[in-house]
Amino acid sequence: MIRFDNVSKRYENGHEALKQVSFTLMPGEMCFLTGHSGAGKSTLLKLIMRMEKATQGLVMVHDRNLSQMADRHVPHLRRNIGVVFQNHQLLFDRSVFDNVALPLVIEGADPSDIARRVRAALDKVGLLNKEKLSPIMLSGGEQQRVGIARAVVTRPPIILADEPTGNLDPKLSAEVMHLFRQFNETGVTILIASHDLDLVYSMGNRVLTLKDGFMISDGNNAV
Ligand SMILES: Nc1ncnc2c1ncn2[C@@H]1O[C@H](COP(=O)(O)OP(=O)(O)OP(=O)(O)O)[C@@H](O)[C@H]1O
Repeated sequence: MIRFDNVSKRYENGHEALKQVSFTLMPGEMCFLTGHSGAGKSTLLKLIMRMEKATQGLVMVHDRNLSQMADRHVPHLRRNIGVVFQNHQLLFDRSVFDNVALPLVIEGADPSDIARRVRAALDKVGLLNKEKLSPIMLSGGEQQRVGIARAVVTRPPIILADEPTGNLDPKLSAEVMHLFRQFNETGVTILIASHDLDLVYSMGNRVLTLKDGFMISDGNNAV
């Protein structure tokens, strides 16, 4: 479960990026986060990963209060959260396989386990036949799917995505969203920040809307 209770975030320059935000995401829920550029979407995701700390209020992830979490527990929190970015942040001097394997290598997983789990993740995103290629040889949509495979390879119970379809055309964007839906159907909690309102509302999930740091709506209807 992810719970924000009256959360505000003020950056060191004084800018208040989130203002008294409250919501609860139940385990297994899929939800979108939308709002204008600068509304606070990335800040909200960063608070869930403890990349930033709330200035006020309570951020709870899996019953842990992130404001009180000691720094040494943060890596464990992050292992439970798969993250997908717009620009994939893939390593172009490594193969697709190696890119997806990276979180498992960092975790110190057994090599035979790594191979099995990387192939399972690549299979889920339909890229099993491209494991030896460099990501640079793949299309934008395929690169994004490598990024998703890397996010799910550790089987995290939570996936956060920040504008995961930002560089993709509408057809590829819909494909990526349906991939997230498939992961959600296996019980993964998913929160996707996107400013693509047509795509967001076409999915029929809950939508949280931020405006100037305030949460101005929480529901299934366009505002
Ligand atoms: N480290 C920081 N220090 C100061 N201000 C910041 C910092 N990070 C973000 N901001 C400001 O906080 C506000 C919210 O930023 P945030 O990145 O959360 O918005 P966003 O909704 O994700 O925007 P976009 O859709 O453009 O990515 C913006 O005004 C931004 O300039």
